[in-house]
Amino acid sequence: MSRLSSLTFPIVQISLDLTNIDEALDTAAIAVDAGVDWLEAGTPLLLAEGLHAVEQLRARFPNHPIVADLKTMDGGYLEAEMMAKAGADLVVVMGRAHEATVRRVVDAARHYGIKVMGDNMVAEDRVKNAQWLESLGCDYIIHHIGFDERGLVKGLSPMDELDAVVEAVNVPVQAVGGLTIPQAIDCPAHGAPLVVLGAPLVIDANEFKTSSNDLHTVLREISTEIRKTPLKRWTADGTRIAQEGK
Ligand SMILES: O=C([C@H](O)CO)[C@H](O)[C@H](O)COP(=O)(O)O
Repeated sequence: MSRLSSLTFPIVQISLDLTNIDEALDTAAIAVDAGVDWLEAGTPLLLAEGLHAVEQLRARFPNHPIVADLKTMDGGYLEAEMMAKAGADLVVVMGRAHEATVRRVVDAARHYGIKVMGDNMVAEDRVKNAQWLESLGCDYIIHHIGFDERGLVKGLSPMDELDAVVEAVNVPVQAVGGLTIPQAIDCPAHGAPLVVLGAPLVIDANEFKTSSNDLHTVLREISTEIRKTPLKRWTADGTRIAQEGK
């Protein structure tokens, strides 16, 4: 049975945007113990350690879904196939890629029984791009403001268009890029049931009212808050609540 066959929303994911596998495994162990649901092999980790990062995460955490944030732009079938064989449950394809690439990633995902996250980063119209990715078979949408884009244009946030993206598609959405901890906690209330925690953990964990500053406690407290947030548009078992007029 697939590790994704029984979802309980909201999902809490940690992005392991690290550059060595030992640190990633240690961080993942803390996260899993603190109750995090999904592990993300972040792009820097995949660049530094390659497929072995996914293989080692899979070996150490056999029951936890793994997202491979490969950001595929071309060669979609092979990239998704390699990640699936290494043990990933979800792969990421870019909404700026050619339609053929998105389709090939989806083909590989269907063949290997994994899921596809379509990422709308740097699309001219992120809402339309999310719809397009869904129409091509993506199972989830990542509504993403890129790291460099945020560095250049201060104040950009995925929260700005999150409601519009959630209303435009029928698949679950994840907001990514520069979220503060309170914004991450608020995602389920915007109808985005996949909540990813990354840089905010180190950037503003001190500002989050927690009983401790150690990663395990912070992760456990944030995960608890996320699960307490009233979920919009989705039921806990992963069923989309129909909207009027849709
Ligand atoms: O995908 C990411 C980015 O493109 C760099 O590889 C990051 O995981 C993502 O932007 C997360 O951002 P933070 O919210 O700053 O952790």
